[in-house]
Amino acid sequence: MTGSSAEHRSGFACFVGRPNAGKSTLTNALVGSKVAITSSKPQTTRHAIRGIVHREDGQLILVDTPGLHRPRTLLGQRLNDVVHTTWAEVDVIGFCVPANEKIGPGDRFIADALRAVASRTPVIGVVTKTDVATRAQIAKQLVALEQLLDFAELVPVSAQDGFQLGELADLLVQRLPEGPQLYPDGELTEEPEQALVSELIREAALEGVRDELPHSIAVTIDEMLPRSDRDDILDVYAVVHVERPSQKGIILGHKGERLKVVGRQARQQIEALLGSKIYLDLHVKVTRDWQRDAKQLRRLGF
Ligand SMILES: Nc1nc2c(ncn2[C@@H]2O[C@H](COP(=O)(O)OP(=O)(O)OP(=O)(O)O)[C@@H](O)[C@H]2O)c(=O)[nH]1
Repeated sequence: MTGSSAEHRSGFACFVGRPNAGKSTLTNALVGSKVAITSSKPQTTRHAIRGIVHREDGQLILVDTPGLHRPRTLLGQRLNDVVHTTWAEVDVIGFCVPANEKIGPGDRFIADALRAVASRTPVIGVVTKTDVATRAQIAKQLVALEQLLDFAELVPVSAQDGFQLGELADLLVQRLPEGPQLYPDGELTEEPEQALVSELIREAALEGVRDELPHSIAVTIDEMLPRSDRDDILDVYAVVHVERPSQKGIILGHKGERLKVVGRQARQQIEALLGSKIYLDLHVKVTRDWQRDAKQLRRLGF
């Protein structure tokens, strides 16, 4: 890569592989001590966040793909629904195969399923646990893995001794879209999905008016809860903060038409991300000078 040191990437990755392939250990090793954001409401999120890698050049959010840990759910009807959509929603997938075990039916099963998304979502072949294999074994495994799927990259690693973890992180980050940090640097949030939801709403609200309101809006989530009588619906109450009444008008649009579009777009994105139906209540509020007021900024999560 040349001449593009200023760009920042952010997005999602998941590791897949049969049980014991070393996915969790790899996640923890990549994330390091900054670890361990786990979703506090796993029942409402399809993507439980396992950890975030913060780097100068990017933010890599490692998510879980439920179902893959329990192979039974891989079988049958739900395969297409759950696994495929999850895989299609992340920016890059790491397919893990241990260096010291023969590739078997379990790996082939996952590879077959991955093939359906590999055209849209790049898959990186990861040979894990190189510390317990000989160089010859590792080489053989790389060759065997290459036969399984059209990988974007192949890389051998060891979570145990750190071999090539930096290279793997590089390869994953390179596959993320350009974008800002989605989570505060180093900070652990109790509600990572809320930070993400507010970012999606902010994106939708800025769509088409970015030139007029480049940094003038912030989004806070007042409440995000499963509806008491319908646990398949998540109620989200959010506020779009602007600095001046004129900006409120831009967000609202003529007779509030634009806000409706913003709400619809954001809702679709949130539904795709969290995998549950969303009711989104959006309000626009003039919070004067929120950019200059430190207390306000903290309250708004900056
Ligand atoms: N020697 C060695 N062992 C490893 C390495 N990575 C993982 N392991 C071991 O392999 C076993 C499985 O690792 P996990 O990270 O739990 O594997 P997983 O793919 O998350 O497993 P599931 O959660 O069952 O899908 C554990 O006993 C780890 O300690 C590695 O790089 N080297």
